[in-house]
Amino acid sequence: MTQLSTVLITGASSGIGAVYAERFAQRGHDLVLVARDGARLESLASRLRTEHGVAVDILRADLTQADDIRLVEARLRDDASIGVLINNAGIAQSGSFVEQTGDAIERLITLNTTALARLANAIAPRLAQAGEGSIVNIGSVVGLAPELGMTVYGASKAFVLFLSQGLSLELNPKGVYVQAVLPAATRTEIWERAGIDTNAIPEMMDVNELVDAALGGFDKREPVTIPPLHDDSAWGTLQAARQALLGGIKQSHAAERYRSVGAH
Ligand SMILES: NC(=O)C1=CN([C@@H]2O[C@H](COP(=O)(O)OP(=O)(O)OC[C@H]3O[C@@H](n4cnc5c(N)ncnc54)[C@H](OP(=O)(O)O)[C@@H]3O)[C@@H](O)[C@H]2O)C=CC1
Ligand SMILES: CC(=O)[C@H](N)C(=O)O
Repeated sequence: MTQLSTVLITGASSGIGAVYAERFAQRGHDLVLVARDGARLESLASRLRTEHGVAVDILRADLTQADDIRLVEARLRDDASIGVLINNAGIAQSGSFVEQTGDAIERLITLNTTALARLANAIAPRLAQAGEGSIVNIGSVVGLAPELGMTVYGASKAFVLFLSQGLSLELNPKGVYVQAVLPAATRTEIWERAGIDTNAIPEMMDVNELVDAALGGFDKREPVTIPPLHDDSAWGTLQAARQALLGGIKQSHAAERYRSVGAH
C-alpha cells in the first residue's frame, strides 16, 4: 500500500462526506464514493476527476440493506488499494422516543451502527495485516450527552465513540489508525432530511470548517477529534474520570449499599 492509498467514503453524496471527498481528492487520493443517490455521486466524481486528476469510482448502496452492505464489505475486503475508510453515512431523527416508530429506529440503528461496524470489520483485518491504514468513524457530540435530547440517535453515536476507542486500543498496536470525529451541529442536509427545524439552533458550524478541523485531527493522529470543543482539557478530564472509575469497579463483592437486599 502506498501512502496515497484509495479512500472509501460512505455518505459521500452530500454534506460532510462530500467535503471529505473533495479534500482527499485535493490531497491526490483516488476515491470510492458510496451512497444511494447515483446521479449526485456521478456528478461529484466527474468534477473531482476533472479538477484533481484522481480516479473516482462510485458504488451505489443503501447501507440499511444487507445485500448492499455486503457489496461494500466485499470492496473493502478485496480492493487492496483502499487504505482509508471514512465511515460517515448517517441519519438523524426528529421527535421523542414515544413518537418514533420501531421501523424508523431500526433503520437509524442499522445505518449508524451496524453498517459502520460491519464496514470497519471488513477492512480492519487487511489493514492490520498490512500494518497501516486508517478508519475514521463519524460520531457526534450528541453521543456524549443524553441531555441533548436525541435518545436513539445519541445512543447510536455513543456506540460509534465506544467502538472507535475500542478499535483504537486493538488496532493501533498493529499500525492502524482509528479516529472518532465528533461534530456538533453542522450545516448540512441532515436536518432537513430528519425534519428538524434549524432555526432553533443558534450555533451551526460550516461544513468545510468542520471537515478541515477533522482532517487536522487526522493528520495529528488524534484518536478522538471534537472540532467544536475549544478547551480540550475538558475531554482529558472526562477520560481521566473514566479511568478513575475503572479502578473502582474491579471488585469481587457488591457495594455495601446493595448488600442488605438479599438478607430479607
Ligand atoms: N450535520 C450535523 O450537524 C452533524 C452530522 N453528524 C454526522 O455526520 C455524518 C454525515 O452527515 P451529514 O453530512 O451532516 O448529513 P447529510 O444528510 O448531508 O449526508 C448524509 C449522507 O449519508 C448518505 N446516506 C443516508 N442514508 C443512507 C443510506 N441508507 N445508505 C447509504 N448512504 C446513506 C446520504 O446519501 P444518499 O441520500 O445519497 O444515500 C448522504 O451522502 C452522519 O453520520 C451524521 O450523523 C454528526 C454530528 C453533527
Ligand atoms: C445531526 C443531528 O441531528 C445531531 N443533532 C447532531 O448534532 O449530531
